[in-house]
Formats: sequence, structure tokens, C-alpha cells
Amino acid sequence: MKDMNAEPMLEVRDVVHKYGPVTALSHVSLSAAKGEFLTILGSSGSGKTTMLRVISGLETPTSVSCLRIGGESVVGVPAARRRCTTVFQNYALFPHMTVVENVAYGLKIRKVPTGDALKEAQRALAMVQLEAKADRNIRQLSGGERQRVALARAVVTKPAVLLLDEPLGALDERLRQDMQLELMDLQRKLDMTFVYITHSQEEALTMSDRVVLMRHGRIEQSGEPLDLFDHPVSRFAADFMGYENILDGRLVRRDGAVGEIDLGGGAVVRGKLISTDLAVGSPVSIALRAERLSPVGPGGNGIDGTMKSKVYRGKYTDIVMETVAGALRMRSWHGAPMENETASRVGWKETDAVIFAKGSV
Ligand SMILES: Nc1ncnc2c1ncn2[C@@H]1O[C@H](COP(=O)(O)OP(=O)(O)OP(=O)(O)O)[C@@H](O)[C@H]1O
Repeated sequence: MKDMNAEPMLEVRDVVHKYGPVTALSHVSLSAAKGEFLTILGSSGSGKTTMLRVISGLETPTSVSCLRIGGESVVGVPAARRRCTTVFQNYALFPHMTVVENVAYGLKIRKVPTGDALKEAQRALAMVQLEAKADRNIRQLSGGERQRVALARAVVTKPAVLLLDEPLGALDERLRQDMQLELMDLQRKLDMTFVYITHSQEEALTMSDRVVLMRHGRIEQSGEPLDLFDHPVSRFAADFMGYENILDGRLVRRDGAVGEIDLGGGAVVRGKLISTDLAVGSPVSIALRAERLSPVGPGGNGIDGTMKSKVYRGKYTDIVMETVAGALRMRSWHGAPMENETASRVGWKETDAVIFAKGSV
């Protein structure tokens, strides 16, 4: 377990960045401990790349109250003198150099003698299982191998923080999954702080110690992957985390961490309250994962419905139920879809449903 109380390797406080009239970052703060894998997650245009560019020094922020890398303030420090390196999606390798020359390049421009630089580069290549291809031309490598060269080239200079801008985005699904595991392994071996950008919630949940979910230049939610997965704080976060069903209603009762909400049309259901300060009577939403829903008997926590469609998908069956609160998507993994095709009741465990303030979409 990482010591999150140690002095952070990266500290950004209250950064604002505007491109003319567009506010790309609006008072964002974040930090990462030594050896932490921090992921910045968000859809296109949410400000992820801008955040990385501000950290690396490629962009001068409109304002920032603190920006520290490796314990030192880097406000006003040029990109080349910051103790961080960026790995890009398009690798940005030099096509006219061999693999090992590419990796040694960063050391050479730091005036490391050629012999030492090549030795260090070989060691970095061994870490990404490419030592046998050190003398190849970049054009003779596959996409995954190129990305490994880019990684070796970035870590060889031992930055305090490694920034990764959607580094696996150009790879196909299978290779991407393999590379996710390799990256995690490398990060642990090096005990290096990684700040990783992605728009894939699956990637963020798989790889990270902590996830920062961004929306319109602000942080919507941050926490450990499981926290975001099980406790989204808003409709946006729930939607991003893959909750298939989000229904609106009004909080009518609260009993400790359990809330009861009226969805209209006589449907009153229960779930866990994300926030302790939701007042009875306030507009709320309840989020439900399709695979956590199942048929229940009369009176069980849930809602009556009629089956609208049932699609067999091999490992599971997707069912859509029509209810007074709208359509509900269910996923049955057992090949045992609901038997009663005319009328039924869909239910869930209170702890499997999350209730949060209705808020904006
Ligand atoms: N050079 C620029 N000039 C003007 N606006 C920009 C510039 N770069 C980014 N923006 C705007 O700033 C906002 C944030 O962009 P940014 O690239 O940081 O988002 P992102 O989350 O990285 O998106 P993506 O996943 O598509 O890369 C967007 O509205 C974008 O259009």
C-alpha cells in the first residue's frame, strides 16, 4: 500500500486555464504520491490533455496557486527542466534512429556519455522485454513494440513523474489489455509516479490506485476505483461508470444509509444514500446496474414491469422491462432469463442501488 501521506511527487493546486473564451480547466487541484498510479478520466474535451500539458510545461496556465513536481515548484520552469516526461499515443519516436538510439536519446541530450547512455538504454529495454530488438529500425516494430520503446525512452531518464497521454489508444483491444498489465507491472517495478490519461472507464478501473473523473474542466469525483464504481456521486459519474439505469424520483424517507424514493406511479423503492445531507423531499436519482437486477416476488424492493424485449447474447441475456418509471435494462448471466413473459417484478438489494441528488445532466 502506498504512503499517501508522504510528500506528494506531484501537487497541483487551483489551476485555471483558458484558451481565449474557452475555459479548459476551472480551479482544479490534484496530487499524486510517490509510486502512485493516478488516472485522469473524462470524455473528450473535459480538460485531461490540458492538465497534462500544464504539468509538463507545454502550456503556461492562466493561473495556478501551486505546481510542484518531485517536491520543487516548477512555476515558470521550462518544460525541459521539469522532472517529468510524457508518453504520447502516437509514440513520437525518431524513425531514422534504431530502437536503442531512440531510448538513449534523452540521456544524450542530458550530456550523459554515449557509452553510459547506451548501457542505461539497454537496461530500460530489458524492462520492456525488448533487449533483443535494440538494433532494429523503428519501422520494423509492431505498434505494441513501438509503444514499449516509447515507454523505455521515457523511464530511462528517471523522471519524478511519468505522464501518459492515452498511450494505448492506438492499439487493438487484445494488445491494449496485454499492455495494460505490462504497464502496471513496470510501474510497480520502478515505483514511479504515473499520471495516466484515458477516456476508458475500464482502463481507469483496471490500472489505477486512484481515479480523477473530469467533466467540463472540473473534477466531478475522485477516489479509488472501487469507490467510483460503487459510489458514483452524480448522474454524470454513474453514467460514466457504466450504470445502465438511472431513474429520477423524490426522497420520501431515510433510515441511516438507506433511502426510500418515490418514482411516481405508485413505485417506491430503496437504495443506499451516497450523501448524508440529502433532505427528505428533495429530488434525487437512483442508479442501478443491469446485472444487479433480478426477478423478485410481490412486496420485494423493486418495481413492477412488463417484459419488452429479451435478447440472448451467449454468455448472458439482455432484457428490457417496461415500468411506470421508464424502461429498465437487466442482464441475466445465468442463461436463466425471467420466465414470466407477461408481467413481473424487477428487484435489487438496497446496497446495490445508489441514490444521489438529481443535479444537472
Ligand atoms: N489549443 C487550443 N485552442 C483552443 N481551445 C482548445 C485548445 N486545446 C484544447 N482546447 C479546448 O479546451 C477544452 C479541453 O480540451 P482538452 O484537449 O484538454 O480535453 P481532453 O479531455 O484532453 O479531450 P480529448 O480526450 O479529446 O483529448 C476543449 O473544449 C477543447 O476544445
